[in-house]
Amino acid sequence: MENAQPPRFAEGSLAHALRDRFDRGQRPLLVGVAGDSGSGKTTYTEGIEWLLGADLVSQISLDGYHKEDRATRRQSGASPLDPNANHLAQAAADLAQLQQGIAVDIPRYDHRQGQFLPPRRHTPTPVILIEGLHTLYPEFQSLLDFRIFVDSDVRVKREWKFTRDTQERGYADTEAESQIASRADEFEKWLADQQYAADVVVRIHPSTLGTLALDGVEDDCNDTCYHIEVIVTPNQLSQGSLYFPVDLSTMTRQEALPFMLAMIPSRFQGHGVNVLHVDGHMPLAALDTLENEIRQFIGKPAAPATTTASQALPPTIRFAQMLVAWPFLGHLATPTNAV
Ligand SMILES: Nc1ncnc2c1ncn2[C@@H]1O[C@H](COP(=O)(O)OP(=O)(O)OP(=O)(O)O)[C@@H](O)[C@H]1O
Ligand SMILES: O=C(CO)[C@H](O)[C@H](O)COP(=O)(O)O
Repeated sequence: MENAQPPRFAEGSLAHALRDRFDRGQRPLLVGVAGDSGSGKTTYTEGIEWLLGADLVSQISLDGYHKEDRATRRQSGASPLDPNANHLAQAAADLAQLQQGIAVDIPRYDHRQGQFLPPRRHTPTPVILIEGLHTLYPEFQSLLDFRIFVDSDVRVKREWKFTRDTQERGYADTEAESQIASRADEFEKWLADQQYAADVVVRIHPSTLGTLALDGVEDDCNDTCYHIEVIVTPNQLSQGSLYFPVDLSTMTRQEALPFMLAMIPSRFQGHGVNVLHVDGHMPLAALDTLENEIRQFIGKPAAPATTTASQALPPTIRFAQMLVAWPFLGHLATPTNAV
């Protein structure tokens, strides 16, 4: 007699419900993540992958749907930000197949070489994250269950994109500089409006904590910290508490590090939103508690004490990942929604 496999997720949990509905033939849930190149799309959605795990989540990049590779673009002068420089209709058709639970050959682009790779067969998982420059364009809207837009301040984007493109993508400094310059207007023209179709907008600015300091700034943390805004539409989910415990005694110690957490109810495009602001050095112990509370909500065991790739990230990024993942998990757990 075969050994019965233990259930992968706690009965009655969100992870169990996600796996179970998928195993019973329900369609995968598609999450769209849009934003400029180098804005942090991958970084800020990795929390969803880390929390739910590879058994529940897979990821697709729409960069494979560019019409031209890097060398061809250098000749033609076309920009990948131009929707017409991409096979968006083909991408929408492929995503529609995946949404039906059908495996699809997804075209791929290798940024290290600036060339296309052979397509790879993508077998649907319960949740599929789709990242790209145009993911929230109208052709994808009806396919998406949740939409995230990542919008980095030009100064932040410049620093991240320049470093990444020169160190990892083989660009010379001058070409990286000129691309960043020419893309500023293209972002406004072709990409920025997608934020108005998003369920969550993440904005990243240089740290603003220095502006709150009195006469002299001890540690304005400008080089290492970012001011992150997460704009979410409030939900009606009735759920248990999520704790983010902060030890007040650390705030009066000499070695105290600057940090700020605020929630500002606001209006965005004519509707009420909650805007969470995070800046500075997040207390690590509080972050660990928050992550484990979210994992418990999902129905996954507490994170192992060993350092995972995600846990090696700066605490503010980990905290932002949780703030991006949480509205999506809340959306899934709302009875009127998919799970
Ligand atoms: N909070 C952060 N602090 C420091 N570096 C960051 C942060 N967020 C992202 N980065 C860096 O910025 C670069 C771009 O981030 P990421 O790859 O997430 O962007 P992307 O929008 O997915 O880019 P692309 O679409 O061009 O692949 C990466 O090298 C990443 O390590
Ligand atoms: O906008 C981008 C998304 O990352 C890239 O510039 C685009 O995908 C082309 O890639 P590369 O610059 O590596 O040829």
